[in-house]
Amino acid sequence: MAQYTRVSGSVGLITLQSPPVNALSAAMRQGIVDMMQRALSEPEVKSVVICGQNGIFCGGADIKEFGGQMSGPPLIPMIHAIEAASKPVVAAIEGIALGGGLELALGCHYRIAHSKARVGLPEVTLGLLPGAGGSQRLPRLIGVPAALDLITTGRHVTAAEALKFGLVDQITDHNTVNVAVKFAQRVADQPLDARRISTYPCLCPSDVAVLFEEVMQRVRRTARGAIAPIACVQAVRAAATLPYNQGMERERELMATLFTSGQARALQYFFFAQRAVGRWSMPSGARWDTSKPRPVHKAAVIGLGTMGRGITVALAQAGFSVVAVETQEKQLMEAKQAISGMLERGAKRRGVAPALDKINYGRNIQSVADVDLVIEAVFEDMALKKKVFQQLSAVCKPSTFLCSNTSGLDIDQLACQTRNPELVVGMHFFAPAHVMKLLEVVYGPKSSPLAVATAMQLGKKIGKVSVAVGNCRGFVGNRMLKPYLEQALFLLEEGATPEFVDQVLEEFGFAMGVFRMSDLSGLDVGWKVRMADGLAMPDPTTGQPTRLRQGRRYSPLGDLLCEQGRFGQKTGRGWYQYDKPGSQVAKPDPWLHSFLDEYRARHALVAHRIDHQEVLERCLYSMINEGFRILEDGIAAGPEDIDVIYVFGYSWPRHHGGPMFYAATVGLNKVLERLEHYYQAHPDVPSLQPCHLLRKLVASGRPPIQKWREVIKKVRSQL
Ligand SMILES: CC/C=C\CC(=O)SCCNC(=O)CCNC(=O)[C@H](O)C(C)(C)COP(=O)(O)OP(=O)(O)OC[C@H]1O[C@@H](n2cnc3c(N)ncnc32)[C@H](O)[C@@H]1OP(=O)(O)O
Repeated sequence: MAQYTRVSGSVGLITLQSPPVNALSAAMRQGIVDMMQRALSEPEVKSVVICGQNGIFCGGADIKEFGGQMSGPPLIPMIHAIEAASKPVVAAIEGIALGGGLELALGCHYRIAHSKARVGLPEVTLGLLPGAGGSQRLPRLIGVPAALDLITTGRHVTAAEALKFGLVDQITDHNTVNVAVKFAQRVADQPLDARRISTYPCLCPSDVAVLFEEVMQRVRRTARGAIAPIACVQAVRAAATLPYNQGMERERELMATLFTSGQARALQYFFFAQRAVGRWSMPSGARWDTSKPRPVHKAAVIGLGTMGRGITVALAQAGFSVVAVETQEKQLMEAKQAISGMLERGAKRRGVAPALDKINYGRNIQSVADVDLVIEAVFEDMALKKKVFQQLSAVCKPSTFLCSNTSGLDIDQLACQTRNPELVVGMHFFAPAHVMKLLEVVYGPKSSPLAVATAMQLGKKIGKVSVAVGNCRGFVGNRMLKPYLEQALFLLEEGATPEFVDQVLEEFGFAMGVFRMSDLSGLDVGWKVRMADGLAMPDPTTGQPTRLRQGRRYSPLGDLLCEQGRFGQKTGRGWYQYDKPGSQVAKPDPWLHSFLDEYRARHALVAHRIDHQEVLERCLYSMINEGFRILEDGIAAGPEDIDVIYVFGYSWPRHHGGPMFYAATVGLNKVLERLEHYYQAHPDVPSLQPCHLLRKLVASGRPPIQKWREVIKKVRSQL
């Protein structure tokens, strides 16, 4: 775990050895304690260097240990002992020094970093704070404002930025360990008192109280109910206002609350869930580790509307050559201008040259003949998409992967239009496509593991979190959104207002409630889909909107708004009113309230008092129930896939872990019982009927989420 060698005669070199990231597990901590004692006890050793093997200093505490009983030497006394050592200790930082890894380095007397290293205190992203002295040492070393920034955001900084802050003493392009060993020899006899960060005064700006107030307000606004960022501010405030020992005591108290919190459990689950989705599998048995992707050098995007533009930018920014096709001259010119603007703004932000020369624009589909992969992003219309796939199949080389950015249409029907249906997959991006992290890679019954592996790898290369999912209407994300939206409309019919429903969902942690989100996305999008499905039509006998479709309850409220030209923000009216079209400030609309009253009267609906609990349970549990159906159907391989899709694609609050993790937290028996209750009250709403897998999980004794896959396997094998 920690290896000790003596180098250059007088330097004790402690190497952290625990792949993949040299995390500070119990065994590692024990190793460091033992090796430090050895280095301090050897009279020939005058100074010590701590480094990590394989070019990685340390990824912090071992997150896997957090759920269980902690054993081994605790981190805080270990770091104190290093700081108190009578011989200089130098941290040689290569790769990363994160969380407890950076806190360990802060306990050392000097820090030398490789120029490509990154450092940070990302504990907040795991629902924690830097609880091994980091919240007290960092502000003492780099000042309160910079420490607040790093600790409340958890962002990683480059070695150059760390040097500017004074977080590291030196950076090097050479072998960091060699440089650190030479440095350690040079400082061997120097006094250490001025190198112990815990003894530094915490230098604060004169308006420190104002600063804390401002930061606290910002953090509360952006935390969406997460408690760790607030505790991080409180811990740094303790560093600024209390002596070190008292500050450490405050850090300990705050950490104790966070450590056992449900939010920390959710965020730590989510950390591993993000990694689990990379290990995809298909019902055929094809897997990430047995399916090799084919390299993509040149890609094409067909259709340069909002989605096509974003996808083009994402590809070009990642260094791919892109052929961008739009058949209409005017739209092509507009798209070209918009894409260039997006690339220029992005490049300015990142301090790089814009990738304008990566894109070739064209109006003719023939221009994609030599590309390795095409992403079709034309209007969401099956007939149009089929035509494009037929053309692509005729034009492209036989090995070209043909992908569709459809948000829910049948991938198989598109694959059937081509010569090589095994090379067809869905690549469902989320708007704005160059910003949003999520990509659903959709495999149809004919898609080959090669095509899935290639799309997954492409997603990774353009910085997306890619999740492989099966082919069904709406795939995972939009399929689960349907019952959620449906419940929100039913709640309006029964007496709620859009403001109340949104308020409840925003208090839960969504960035936007369902109605504000619909206004932003545009109500006409769903309306067109419902019309194509024959849903948004009046009853042929009465000419009135009908509230029942094929025996199921249906709310025509959204259709009625669209008939009035209320498409949301873009028309200045939707579920809310806006000062002008395009404005983003949603205001309650008295017209909408009267409209709802009249609607209820027309349909003899008696408004009843709907409380917070009912909104949350009906919207979230119906969505979760659909999630269980998706697992049962094999559309998602595991609950982690669904949770990652919801956090990255639908602004589900990460500190609740994702809808499936949330269900486990609430208790599957409670979710089942409440669904049964609501289904009894609304027997014409099938999405409220608890699904078989949920019942099975409850009957199996509610296993932890990590064990669900075993039950899912059994349920699927019985189908
Ligand atoms: C008293 C409490 C004191 C301190 C608190 C802490 O220190 S909390 C931990 C703080 N550290 C972090 O948050 C770092 C988390 N890790 C990362 O951000 C990335 O993993 C990292 C280190 C930047 C590497 O990224 P990369 O993309 O190269 O690899 P990947 O993320 O896929 O990770 C590789 C495998 O390592 C596992 N892993 C990473 N960090 C930890 C960790 N701290 N503890 C346990 N395991 C860790 C990760 O799960 C991957 O495993 P795999 O089985 O391959 O999925």
